[in-house]
Amino acid sequence: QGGSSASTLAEPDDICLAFESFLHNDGTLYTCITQSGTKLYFDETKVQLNKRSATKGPKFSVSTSPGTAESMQNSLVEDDRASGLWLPGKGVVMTYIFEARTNICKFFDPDSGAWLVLPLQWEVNIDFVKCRLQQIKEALPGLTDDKEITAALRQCNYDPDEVISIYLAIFGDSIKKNRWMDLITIQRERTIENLQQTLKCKDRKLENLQEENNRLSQMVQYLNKKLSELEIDQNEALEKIRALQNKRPKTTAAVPANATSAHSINSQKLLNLNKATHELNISNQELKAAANIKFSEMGQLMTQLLNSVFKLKDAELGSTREVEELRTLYRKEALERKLLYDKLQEIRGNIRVFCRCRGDSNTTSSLTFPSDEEILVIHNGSKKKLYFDKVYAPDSTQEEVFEGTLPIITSCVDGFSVCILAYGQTGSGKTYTMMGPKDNPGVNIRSIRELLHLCQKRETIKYTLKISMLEIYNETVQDLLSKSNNHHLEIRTWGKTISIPGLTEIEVTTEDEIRNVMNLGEKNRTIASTKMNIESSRSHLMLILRVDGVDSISGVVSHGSLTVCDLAGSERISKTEATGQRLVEAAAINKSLTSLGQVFMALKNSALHIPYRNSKLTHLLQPCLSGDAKACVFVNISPDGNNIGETMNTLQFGSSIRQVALGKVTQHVTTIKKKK
Ligand SMILES: Nc1ncnc2c1ncn2[C@@H]1O[C@H](COP(=O)(O)OP(=O)(O)OP(=O)(O)O)[C@@H](O)[C@H]1O
Repeated sequence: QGGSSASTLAEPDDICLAFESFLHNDGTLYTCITQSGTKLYFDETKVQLNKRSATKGPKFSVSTSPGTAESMQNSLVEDDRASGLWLPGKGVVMTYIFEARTNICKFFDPDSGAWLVLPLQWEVNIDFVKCRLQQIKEALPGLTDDKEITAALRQCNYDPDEVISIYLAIFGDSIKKNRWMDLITIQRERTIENLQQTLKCKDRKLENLQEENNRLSQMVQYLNKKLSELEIDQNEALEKIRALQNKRPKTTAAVPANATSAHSINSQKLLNLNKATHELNISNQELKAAANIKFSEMGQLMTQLLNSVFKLKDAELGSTREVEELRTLYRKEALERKLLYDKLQEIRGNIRVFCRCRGDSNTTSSLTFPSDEEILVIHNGSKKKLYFDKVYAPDSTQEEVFEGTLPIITSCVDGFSVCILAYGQTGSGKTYTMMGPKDNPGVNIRSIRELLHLCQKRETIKYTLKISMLEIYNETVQDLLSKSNNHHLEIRTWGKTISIPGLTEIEVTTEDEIRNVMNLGEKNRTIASTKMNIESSRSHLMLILRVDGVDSISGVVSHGSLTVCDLAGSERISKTEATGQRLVEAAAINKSLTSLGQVFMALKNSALHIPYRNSKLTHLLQPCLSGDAKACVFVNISPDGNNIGETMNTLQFGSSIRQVALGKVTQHVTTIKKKK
């Protein structure tokens, strides 16, 4: 172990040849054998190696097991073929120039525990190779590529002389100089480059100097010119002085009078000029001062204007806020008004019943009117007092009668379903109360007029009015405004909504338009009645006015309706002794009016089922006689004593429905998103 000292070789069975050898720098050729993983090198010239055994001789022992690199280095320390080399990822590794057929440089890889061929680019850094490289490069300065020389060294078994001789054979003697030539050339080129740089700097300096020179020349020229001008001036001045001196009297004689005068004139002119200049200066200063004042005034005005603009903006903001507040207040107030009115109506009842007694001067009445709300009937010797919301005695005017309906007209405009009914026997004055003569119109025209007035008064709300007219005869519904021959209509129910598909609706805006529509309806009713040989009182007449409003401020949309119904005469069939067609008509009227009474009774008793569908009349009146509505019922009576029985029935009917409550009223309003 260590150095080149020999040690005992292992038994022949453990030995195998590794086919490796190396030439020591002392000239000894060593051969490698491997024994139990240990490589042994021995001098072949001194030891005769038997194939079956190994004999003693100088040798190196290199362990292949990992972690023994240090001991290996110790063993190779005297051998210039051994060296250390840093490899990326491996650190410092041991290298050794092995000799096989040709010498080859390998490195010991501790990871694998094997000797591996060293790459060319690393090999150039090995001392053994480096010194040979140096030797070759000194001999042949034209060679510069270390790797190329190392490759050649490998080929020449690391013999530098052989490498040199091969290079000389190939490239000739020029290779000895090239390098120097190159260096000289490079140096010369560098010198030329430096000189060129210096030359450029000099050129630049020269240019600057030339520029400066030009500038100075121009200056000199200018100065010369000025100088010559000055010389001319000087000459001229000298000339003038001389001339003046010549002109001056030689003796100190008195100054001539005219000369003094000329001098004084010039002085005067000069004084005037000075004065004018001074005045001009003053006025100029004044102007400047005035302009400055104006400027500052303008500045102040601008500031004031800006302040005004800001104030206006603030005011605008304030007014916008105020408008918003007013809108809110308006909405609140409108809501409160409606709620209060609603409450008042609830207190009064949804149905208000008025009694109107027709005037008749020819008959002695058994009716007396103790107060505005009472009527006293003397019948068969007995007195009966009946109460109503309002009793209109025969002398009541159309105007007074209408006044009772005013509140529900307001409700209609507010978006409620309201109706006005006229109930009573034939000839009791229903049509007179509802329609009235042209010169003294009844409730319908007056209520429509009032309705239009209210719509106009509410400037913020845009109302749309649509009118339709129909009659119910023998339980059939007929459109009185239809242009077609088939006027018969069906009633459709959808939940609480009642509709009459095909019913003609005409949009109206003025009273005249409404009157025209009503006249058309009346005309159609007459034609139909004539065709069917009936009297007008044998059918129920309905005028329906739909009032839709959109509040442009609050965005509230209301859907109100006013139904004015002139009912057919309520006399008993037995009394009329009707037969045939009249009997059928009377039966239909009887049925519908009985149904009306049943509906009122059911409402009064708060029955679960209200028999609206028992007749076309009650079916159509359902929206006006349910919780969603307000109603006014006129019970019309005749003062004629002959009709006292019928009058009593009518009064009892009216009196009984007075206590009917339709339920909590519902306003048909929705809110739409207000457009900004
Ligand atoms: N308050 C009144 N003042 C003056 N005249 C009246 C009054 N009420 C009704 N009349 C007159 O009595 C007559 C019958 O009245 P109206 O036609 O209005 O009764 P009606 O109840 O509508 O009858 P029908 O049921 O047959 O239609 C008419 O000539 C009408 O002018």
